[in-house]
Amino acid sequence: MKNIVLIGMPGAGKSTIGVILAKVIGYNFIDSDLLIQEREGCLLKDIIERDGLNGLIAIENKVNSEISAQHSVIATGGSVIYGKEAMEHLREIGTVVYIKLSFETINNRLGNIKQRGVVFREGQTLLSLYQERCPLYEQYAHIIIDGEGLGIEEVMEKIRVETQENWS
Ligand SMILES: Nc1ncnc2c1ncn2[C@@H]1O[C@H](COP(=O)(O)OP(=O)(O)O)[C@@H](O)[C@H]1O
Ligand SMILES: O=C(O)C1=C[C@@H](OP(=O)(O)O)[C@@H](O)[C@H](O)C1
Ligand SMILES: [Mg+2]
Repeated sequence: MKNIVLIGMPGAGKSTIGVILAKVIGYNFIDSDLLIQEREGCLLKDIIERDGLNGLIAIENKVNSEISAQHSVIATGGSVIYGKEAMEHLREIGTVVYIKLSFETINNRLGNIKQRGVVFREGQTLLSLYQERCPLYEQYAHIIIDGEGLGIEEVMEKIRVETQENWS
């Protein structure tokens, strides 16, 4: 057990920080997005084209629900919080950490959103997506880390310290 599960908006740094954190604490690293791409044999954006947004959410829910891991940092995709089964499972197998950032920071970080295949509905803006998701990230998090104004190493260290305090 003792996994660390990172959640948050796209661009929050889940994948970047997750792999560094795993190295520092001697854990394995899993990126849910890569599991999905491997399982489906195509890119996330191609899954959206093929199956639509709800299709991607369903696949994401299933893949995350089936993760079996120990001593791993798991970087999820930003839309994982739409999958109830996935979130219940992830909360059972690990400590769920929400990397929280302001809308302004997320907006600045996200360059080409379409290339990443973010789960956007017709007419939705990044702001409305942010407002819709923040309560869900908060609802599912065991720990909320405020990453505002912090560099990659600083956020990583905050997660390391707070998860260890949580376990002791
Ligand atoms: N604390 C940070 N400060 C500045 N840039 C960051 C920070 N964390 C991540 N980034 C950058 O933001 C971008 C998105 O990071 P990524 O790990 O892909 O986010 P996510 O997996 O949450 O979508 C990358 O270019 C990454 O280098
Ligand atoms: O937030 C989203 O809608 C998504 C974020 C992506 O992952 P990152 O959060 O790692 O960018 C990926 O899971 C998928 O394309 C959908
Ligand atoms: Mg990522």
